[in-house]
Amino acid sequence: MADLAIGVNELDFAYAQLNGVEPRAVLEKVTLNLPKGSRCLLVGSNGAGKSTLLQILAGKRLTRSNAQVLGQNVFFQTPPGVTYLGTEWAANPVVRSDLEVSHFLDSIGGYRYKERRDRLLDILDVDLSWHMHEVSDGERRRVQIVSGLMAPWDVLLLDEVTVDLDVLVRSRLLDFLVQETRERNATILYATHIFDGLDSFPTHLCHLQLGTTIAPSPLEWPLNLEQAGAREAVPEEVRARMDDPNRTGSKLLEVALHWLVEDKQKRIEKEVREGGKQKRGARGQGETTNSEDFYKKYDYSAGR
Ligand SMILES: Nc1ncnc2c1ncn2[C@@H]1O[C@H](COP(=O)(O)OP(=O)(O)OP(=O)(O)O)[C@@H](O)[C@H]1O
Repeated sequence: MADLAIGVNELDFAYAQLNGVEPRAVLEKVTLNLPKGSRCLLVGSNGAGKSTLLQILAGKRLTRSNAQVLGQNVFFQTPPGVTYLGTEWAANPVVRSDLEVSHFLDSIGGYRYKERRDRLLDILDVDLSWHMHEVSDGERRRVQIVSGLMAPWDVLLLDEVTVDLDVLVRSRLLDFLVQETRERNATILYATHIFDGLDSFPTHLCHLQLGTTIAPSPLEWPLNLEQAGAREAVPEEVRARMDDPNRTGSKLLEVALHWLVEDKQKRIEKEVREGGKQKRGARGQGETTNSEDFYKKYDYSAGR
C-alpha cells in the first residue's frame, strides 16, 4: 500500500550458527504494517527480537522474507531516508577518540543541514567544543542523536537510544520527534523499556512476544476498543487498572507490564515443553552448575 511506511508480513529470521549447529529462529511470522506519520513503540521482553527487527528494517541484516520500507523490499535495497540509531554506536573507538564535536558533525555533513543541526544542538544541549574522549555516556549519546537526526529522515528506527538521557533532554527530544512526524509525515519505530513520560508519544504499539508479533499489529494508541483485537490485547482488568485514579505509573506501563508477564509465562511454558523444565533462575534442589561440579573437585576444605 502506498501510504505504508513499514510493511512487514509473516517475516522470519534466524541467526546463522557456527560449528554445524542449526540456525536458531529469532523472528517468526512477524507482521507490522505502519502508516506514514505514525509513531510506534516496540514492546517486548529482553531477547524478544526488537533489535533484530529494527536492524532488518535498516538493511543491516538480510532476510528473504517480505519486509518493505517506503515501498521497497529491504532485502534488495534499503531506500534513502531511513535512519537507524542503536546503542552499539557508542562503543565505536572513533567516537571515543580525541575528536571535537564540531569537527565530527562537519565530517558527516552537518554544514549541509545547518538549520536542523543548530536546532538539534539546542534541544540536545550539546557543546560544539566538547571532545568525544572527555564526555559522559549521556553526553556522547546526545552527540549521536544530533548526528543521526540532522539530515531529514522519512523513517526513524530507534533502538533504546534515549536510555542515558536526562529527563529534560529526553522530553524535549520526544517533542521534536512528534513534531517531525506531524509536519513532515515521517514515521518512527522505537524500541524501549522505559515507559515513563511516554503516554502521549505513540500513535501505535507493537507487542513482540518471543519473536512473534501479537495481533493486532500495530495496536492503536490511545487504545481504540473498536479496533479488532484491541479488547483481547488489553483485557478488561488491565483497562480497569489504566483507569484507576490511584494508579502510580503510566497507562502505557500498565499495558507493558501485562504483556511482559504474559511473555514470561509463555517463555516458561515453551521451556518446559521443549526441555521438560524451566531453564532460567536458580537450579532446583540437588542440581549443580557445570562450574560448581568443576570447582568441587578442587575444594579441599569440603571433606573437613
Ligand atoms: N548476533 C547474534 N547471533 C545469534 N543470536 C543472536 C545475535 N544477536 C541476538 N541474538 C539472539 O536473538 C534474540 C533476539 O535478540 P535481540 O537483540 O533482537 O532482542 P531484543 O528484543 O532487542 O532484546 P533487548 O530488549 O535485551 O535489547 C536473543 O535470543 C539473542 O540471544
